[in-house]
Amino acid sequence: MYQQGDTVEVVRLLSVRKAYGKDRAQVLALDDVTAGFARGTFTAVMGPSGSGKSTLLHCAAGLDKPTSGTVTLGGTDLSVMREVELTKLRRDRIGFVFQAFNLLPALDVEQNVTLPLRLAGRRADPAFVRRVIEQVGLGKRRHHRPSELSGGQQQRVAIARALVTHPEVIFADEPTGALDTRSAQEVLSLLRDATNVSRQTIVMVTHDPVAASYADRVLFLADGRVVDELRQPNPDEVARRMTALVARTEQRSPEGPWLSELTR
Ligand SMILES: Nc1ncnc2c1ncn2[C@@H]1O[C@H](COP(=O)(O)OP(=O)(O)OP(=O)(O)O)[C@@H](O)[C@H]1O
Repeated sequence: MYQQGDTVEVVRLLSVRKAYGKDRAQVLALDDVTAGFARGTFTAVMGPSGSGKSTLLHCAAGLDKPTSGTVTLGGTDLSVMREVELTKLRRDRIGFVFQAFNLLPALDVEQNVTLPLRLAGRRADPAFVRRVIEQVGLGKRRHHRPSELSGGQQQRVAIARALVTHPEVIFADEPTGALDTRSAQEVLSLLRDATNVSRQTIVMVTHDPVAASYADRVLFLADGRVVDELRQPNPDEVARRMTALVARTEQRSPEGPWLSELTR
């Protein structure tokens, strides 16, 4: 693993490029991205629409392969791994919280939460599973199906499912996008606890400056590049930098003037 000062970088992207499509239709979603994510830290990734946030998350999590450059997780280079090995690594060491909660409708809360353990052939410790479900505030809903839960409750099931394998890294893509303020705060506090209490590493894509302020730092992307970084973020400063970034991107983008005309 990479040592930087006294921190250990659990995930590292080195000169990562990701191109979609071919020739004139080619889009460079990531353009020479180098970034490290240290153990026990919480990073928010922000940027205008289309700046490459989800692509960065997918490449970092081994869900998508970079066109060039390397991604290492715990010192292992993902590009040289076969698909079976990658699947096992994702199952054992990574937790995912995406906006479409991907809960199985026929399973109740407890069964959804323990699914990753069962898929990995690991026995679920009932006391631990109960504690995780209680931690996300669903102790009384253990035997409810997803359709019997609110959006916020479903998102909390997805978080419990990500926490139950005790992964080194949790990747979250807009985990609070569909939630009301109170549920969003609960979800963000759970993610914060995972870093503070269990030294897990969180990488979260968000559009929301308040959500980003729960992180230790914010990486700002524009046109597939990391263009800015803010440590100990507060919502006002995050919002200020985002506004400046969006204005800069719109000015350069051929669609920019069109959009401004339309919204004037
Ligand atoms: N599968 C794909 N095929 C072709 N182009 C893609 C694909 N996935 C993403 N892109 C393009 O890559 C660029 C980055 O997309 P990405 O989804 O990473 O951006 P984002 O910052 O997450 O955007 P948003 O905030 O709108 O979700 C965009 O221009 C997008 O159109």
